[in-house]
Amino acid sequence: MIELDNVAYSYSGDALLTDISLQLAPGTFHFLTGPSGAGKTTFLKLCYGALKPTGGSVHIFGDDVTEMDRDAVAYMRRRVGVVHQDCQFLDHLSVAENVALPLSVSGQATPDQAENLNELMGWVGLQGKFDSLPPELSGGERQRAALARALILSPDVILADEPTGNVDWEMSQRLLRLLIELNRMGKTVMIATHDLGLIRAAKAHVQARVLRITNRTLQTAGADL
Ligand SMILES: Nc1ncnc2c1ncn2[C@@H]1O[C@H](COP(=O)(O)OP(=O)(O)OP(=O)(O)O)[C@@H](O)[C@H]1O
Repeated sequence: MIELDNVAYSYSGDALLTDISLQLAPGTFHFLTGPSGAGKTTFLKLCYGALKPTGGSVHIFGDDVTEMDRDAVAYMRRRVGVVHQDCQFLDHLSVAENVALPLSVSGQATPDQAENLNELMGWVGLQGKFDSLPPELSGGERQRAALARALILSPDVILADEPTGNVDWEMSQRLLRLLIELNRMGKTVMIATHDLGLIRAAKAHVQARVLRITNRTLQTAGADL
């Protein structure tokens, strides 16, 4: 689905990531960890084509990201749902409008989507927050709304950047359960997180590969994690 071959990335000449090769196969579950500033967000951006590699190649659903035209990028983005670290809501729109935004942006808004939106809002436990504004949500509610927005176009892959940042343990477990459920539905999931407790908790329920960015490259973390 997503394939990185010998990828390097630098923002301004200094290498941040080097020698990264990885295949994200359908239905797999990955964690991505590493110290703050190691390049986890950068890595995720490379996986959904928001950044182009400065070395090596990235293929998403078989297409080389450096050769995709605008239509190919738009199609690819519909199949990859991203939960951003800072949620990135439009504060003047309601929670439901924010969650539904990718539908209108992608030109896929249809009357029967309202039913899907209802179902999705219920699934993440936000059925009572349809008309709330984002600043009125708690941290956990924001994270669940961000997850719902990433899912509204039924992507095949979900890339989640610190989806449990700023929430308590119980809420992080609830979010984790949602992501595990999505994986059981066949979706490929990658979660970037600092939270080693979350990774340990997940391993009891899902076969997850744990990757760590160390010394600018990607390594498989030991079983002791
Ligand atoms: N647009 C940018 N321009 C220049 N440098 C950047 C840019 N974005 C990120 N960086 C730098 O790249 C490095 C890696 O950032 P990144 O956000 O990928 O790390 P991270 O592992 O996700 O960090 P954290 O865990 O703190 O979120 C940091 O030193 C950051 O300052």
